[in-house]
This record gives sequence, structure tokens and C-alpha cells, in this order.
Amino acid sequence: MRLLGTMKVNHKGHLEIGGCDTVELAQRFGTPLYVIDEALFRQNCRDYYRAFTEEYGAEVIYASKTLTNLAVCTIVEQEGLGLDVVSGGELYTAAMARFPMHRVYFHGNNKSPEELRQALEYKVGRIVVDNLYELELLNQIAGELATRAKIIIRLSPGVEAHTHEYIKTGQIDSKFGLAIENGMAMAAVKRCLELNNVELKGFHCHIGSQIFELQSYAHAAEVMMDFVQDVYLATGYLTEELDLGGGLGIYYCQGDEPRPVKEYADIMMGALKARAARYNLPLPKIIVEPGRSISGPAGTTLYTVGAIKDIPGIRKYVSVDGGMGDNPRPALYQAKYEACAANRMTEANAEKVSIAGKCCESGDMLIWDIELPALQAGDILAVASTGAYNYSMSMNYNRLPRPAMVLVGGGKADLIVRREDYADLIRNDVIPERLRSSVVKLASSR
Ligand SMILES: Cc1ncc(COP(=O)(O)O)c(C=O)c1O
Ligand SMILES: N[C@@H](CCCC[NH3+])C(=O)O
Repeated sequence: MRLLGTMKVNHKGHLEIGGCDTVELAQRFGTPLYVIDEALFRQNCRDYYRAFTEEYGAEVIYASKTLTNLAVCTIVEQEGLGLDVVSGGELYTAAMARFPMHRVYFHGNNKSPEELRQALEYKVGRIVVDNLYELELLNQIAGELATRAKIIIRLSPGVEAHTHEYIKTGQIDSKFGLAIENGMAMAAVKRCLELNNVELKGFHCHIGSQIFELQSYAHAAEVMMDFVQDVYLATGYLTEELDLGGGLGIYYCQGDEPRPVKEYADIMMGALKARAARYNLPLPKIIVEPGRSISGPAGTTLYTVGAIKDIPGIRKYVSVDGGMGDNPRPALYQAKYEACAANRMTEANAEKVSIAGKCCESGDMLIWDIELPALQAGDILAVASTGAYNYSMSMNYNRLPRPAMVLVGGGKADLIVRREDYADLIRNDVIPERLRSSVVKLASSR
């Protein structure tokens, strides 16, 4: 497994993150356990801030869908980034963390009237309008609240990114945004300019996630600047802001070659500047929305090994105490991960095994065919690069409680998300009175 951020092997031969022995973390906090490397998370924020904000005056907003909670919002705020939220729940989390609302962008392809009202009442910086229905609804709600919503419109630029089908978003045939190609985007701009309670600030696009091909970004940037020019010629409206989404790929396993943030910034900004110069237009303020490339590499999940089943000549299954409940990505996208035996870091690999989760699903496999030292029940397995889209996509399937999360740095570990317990699992369950009495009746009639 590639050691990321502050990971190292300590004198006991254990994996250490943020100066904390992961075997001790597992004993102290239990497993499964999400471990967040604070220094790496902050470093990733700073790389973006330097490459985009300091270098080009662009705004960086962290995509909170990848990983959010009160502590994470606090760190993002301290690092000077804004926040991308896609639901009332993510917005509420930001508000409870006292995140400055003017730095919040509210996305989503089906925001409810209540969510739009909530966003306007919180006075979020921008609402990213996804479709014509939302535009009319927002105009109406803003009118009722006697305010004017500052919006950017989400466009689909028709750029195909090389990534998994389920995480592509920029193509015409997508549930997100209004296509430039078929005229829907231009129609929306014209409608916006007629409405009294929305103020159009600019446009947004996002081509997909886990992307390594930086030319896709340059291409999307050019398509967006072409649209800025078309809008200017057709309506006289001069775009103030362009939000070009997130999506930079990270290292999960061999073959993944993440590109430096600076290179991404330079290529994208170069393409934007060239197009602006060609059209003799001022460059709009640029916004980017990285998520995975900030939170992903900063997270590691610790598991305890349990049952081991060797099917001679076929496969050795090593089961751990978590799985698709805390990391649904392998089951959903055939995502690949690397792992190591956190308590046997100096031992050589001895066998090829497959890591199984504990859910009642044959597809609940975390890693197929990985070389590891000979594992035994009680060993601690660490799976790397689980910071993004793991906790945020976790679930209680089979009534497994969600794991705890700790923030590690400088030899200290702090709990930032408490482990769910069984009481949490039935907290929302209700037995209607009617059932209570029928239980009694059935019992007494036997
Ligand atoms: C609109 C939007 N912005 C930002 C992101 C964050 O992308 P990533 O986590 O790949 O950087 C996503 C997710 O793909 C998204 O849909
Ligand atoms: N959840 C996806 C990414 C979704 C992108 C959100 N627009 C993943 O884990 O890769």
C-alpha cells in the first residue's frame, strides 16, 4: 500500500497516521474506524488555495458531499475555502458549524421549496439553479421573502469525461443542468433576465469525478467561455462568474496517477484566459469545487479481521467487521482500494486474499485479490484513500451501526463523529398503538 500524507511505520512495525499508532487507535476507539489525517486534509486545501486563489484570484469551494461534519466544516473554514452543499442537510451542517453563509454554494437537481426557502433565509452566497422549474420556483419564493436570489445556472457543456458511467455528469444526456447544445441554456438565460427576484451572476458546469485527463477541463473551460461570448452577443449580458466544478482524480491503486493541483489550475486558467482574450472579454471570476482530491487521500479506514475461509484452489476470503455499510464504492462502482496489515507492517506479503465485508450480500467485497502478510483473526486491516464518499455514503444495511471518526495530528487523536450504537438504530422506529393492542389480542387468543 502506498503511504500517503503523514503515514509511516513506527518502531513497533505498526502503521502510524498523524503520529498516532493505528493499532492503538483501533483498541481505543474500536473498529471499523474512519481516521482523518488532519495535516494532509489541510495540505490539500492549501494546495488548492495557493494554485487557484493566490495565483489567479479564483475561489475554491470544498464539495462537502465527499465528507462533511462539524469538525470538517470548521477546518475548511479555517483554510479559507468556501463550501458546496447539495441538500438541506449539508446546508444545516454548515450552518451549525457556523460556516460563513456567503461562502456557501447550494447545488442540486431537485431542491425542494423548503430547501430553497432555507437557503434564502440563511443567505447563502449562491444558489446553483439546475433547471427551468427550479428557476421559476426560486423566483416565486424569493419574491415571497422579499429578497433577490443571487444565482448561477448549471449548464451541461457536452464534454465527455473518461470516468465511470455513474460519475460522469457533463454530457447532454444527464439529469444535471441545461444543455448548451440544444438551446436550453440560452433560453434559461433569457428567462432569467426577465425575472425580478433572481440576479444572474454566471454559469456552472461539472464534467465528472475521478478525472486524470486535464485536457477535459481545458475543453470544458473553452466551451463555457464560448457560451459566455454567445450570451453576450445575444443579450448584452456580461458573465461575472464561472464555476467549473470539481473532479480531480486521486490515487486509489496502481495505475492511478493524480495530477498536481497546480498543473490543473494552470491548464484550466490558461484555456480560460486564451478564450477571453480571443473574444476580448474580461475573464469572469473563476470558482472550482474540489471534493475527493481534498478529503479522499486524508482518510483511512481501520477494520478488525474476523473469519477467514480458505477454499482450496479457489480463493481465501478474509472477512472484516465493516464493508459496504461504511464503504459502498466497491459494490457501486467496482472501485478498487489498497490495504495493509496495520499491525504487521514489516512482514513480507505471504498470500493473495480477498477482503469481504460482513453484510448479507455476495457483492459486499472490499478488495478482490490483494497480496498481504498471512492474516489472522484480530489483525488490523487499514484501507487507504477512504476519506471521500465513504462516511458520506455510509448506510445502516443489516442494521450495522455507522463507525466512529477520529481526527489525528501531532500524536493526538480526537473523536469527531461518535460511533452509532444499537439505540441509534431504533431511534426513529415507532410501534403504532394499533399494533400494540393486536399483539396483546393475538397473544391472549392463543
Ligand atoms: C457539482 C459538483 N461539484 C463538485 C463535485 C466534487 O467532485 P470531486 O469530488 O470529484 O472533486 C461534484 C461531484 O462529482 C459535483 O457533482
Ligand atoms: N459518489 C461518487 C462520486 C459522485 C460524484 C458526485 N457528483 C464516487 O464515490 O466516486
